[in-house]
Amino acid sequence: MSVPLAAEKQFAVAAVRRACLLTSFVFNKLVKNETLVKGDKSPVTVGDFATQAMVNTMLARAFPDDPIVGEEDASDLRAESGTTVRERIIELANDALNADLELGDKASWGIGPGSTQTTDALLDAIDRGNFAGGRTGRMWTIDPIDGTKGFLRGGQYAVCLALIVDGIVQVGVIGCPNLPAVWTQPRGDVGCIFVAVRGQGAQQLTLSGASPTPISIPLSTPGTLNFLESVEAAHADHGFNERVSKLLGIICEPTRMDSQAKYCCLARGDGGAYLRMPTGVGYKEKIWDHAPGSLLIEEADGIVTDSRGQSLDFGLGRTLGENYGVIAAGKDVHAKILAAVQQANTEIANAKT
Ligand SMILES: Nc1ncnc2c1ncn2[C@@H]1O[C@H](COP(=O)(O)O)[C@@H](O)[C@H]1OP(=O)(O)O
Ligand SMILES: [Mg+2]
Ligand SMILES: [Mg+2]
Ligand SMILES: [Mg+2]
Repeated sequence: MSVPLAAEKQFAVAAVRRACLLTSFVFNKLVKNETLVKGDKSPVTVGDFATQAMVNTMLARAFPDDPIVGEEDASDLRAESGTTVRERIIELANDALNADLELGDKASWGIGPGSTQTTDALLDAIDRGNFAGGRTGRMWTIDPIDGTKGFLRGGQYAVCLALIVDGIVQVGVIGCPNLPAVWTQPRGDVGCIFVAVRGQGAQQLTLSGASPTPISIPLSTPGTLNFLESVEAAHADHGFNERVSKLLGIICEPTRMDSQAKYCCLARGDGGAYLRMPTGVGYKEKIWDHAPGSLLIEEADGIVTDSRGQSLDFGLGRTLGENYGVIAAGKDVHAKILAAVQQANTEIANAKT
């Protein structure tokens, strides 16, 4: 009997692996005018666009009927003012599509040497990511560079790809080119890929997609429990986490890190919980920022909910809807953290009245 979703898993690892080579290459070559500022003031680089163009091109070949919910869109690149960055993006995406990697990419997905695309085809590939999402059917979601601010500062970032079926995440792959294979050995091998398939567990792979190793969240003790949190104070409420830490008697300092690398670290036992509470600016979390990470945690024996204790809903469209925050933790401590979050929320509400 064939393993369910084996082709999707193999594809997602191949695509993320190729994407990580592209983003690492871009980081080493990035020049100042290759970063733009989007309408919401967030940065986007030629690396974000080129990666989405490349992965969506691969997706269109491998699973032509599957729609894609992608972070980026090509409208700014189509304008006359976008000519210089557009040309650079096309060059980078084509170089990545043509790269001669082993693992049988060419045979399986029709890419590799000789697969150069036109400018129009690559811009259209980026815009295949404009799907609105929703409750029914298959769809992929991609964040080509999650944690662009981390990427720009040479810190953590992640290439994120997930398959959602009828609102439920079934496959999640996250590539972390700057994450040490072993957290306590930062001078050892750097770069890893994380994979989860629903019902089939979670694994860490090397950046070349080899040596799959099962991972799971170990039991926590109050002495070892610490929070993983965003670097950016605008993305998650650091003060709230401090309050929750005090309520729980946590003594370790939080570990700050950009991107879904936080979910990856939690899944393999580096840190006991990831807490992401809204900063109150009305921001709605996007599905591509949580789909692969939340599945990874669930398959690593963890639990992911919002601050009301409800599962994240990936069937609402491009966002998770109203922002009630995210609590990801091992099975043994999730309920305790949720209770402390709710107590902190009550205290804050009472202080206002
Ligand atoms: N106000 C906000 N609240 C929560 N997340 C945000 C906010 N603004 C941007 N983000 C998103 O947070 C993610 C990074 O999270 P972290 O800080 O944990 O690394 C990015 O995908 C970023 O989106 P964007 O790509 O549009 O910048
Ligand atoms: Mg991004
Ligand atoms: Mg993101
Ligand atoms: Mg972004």
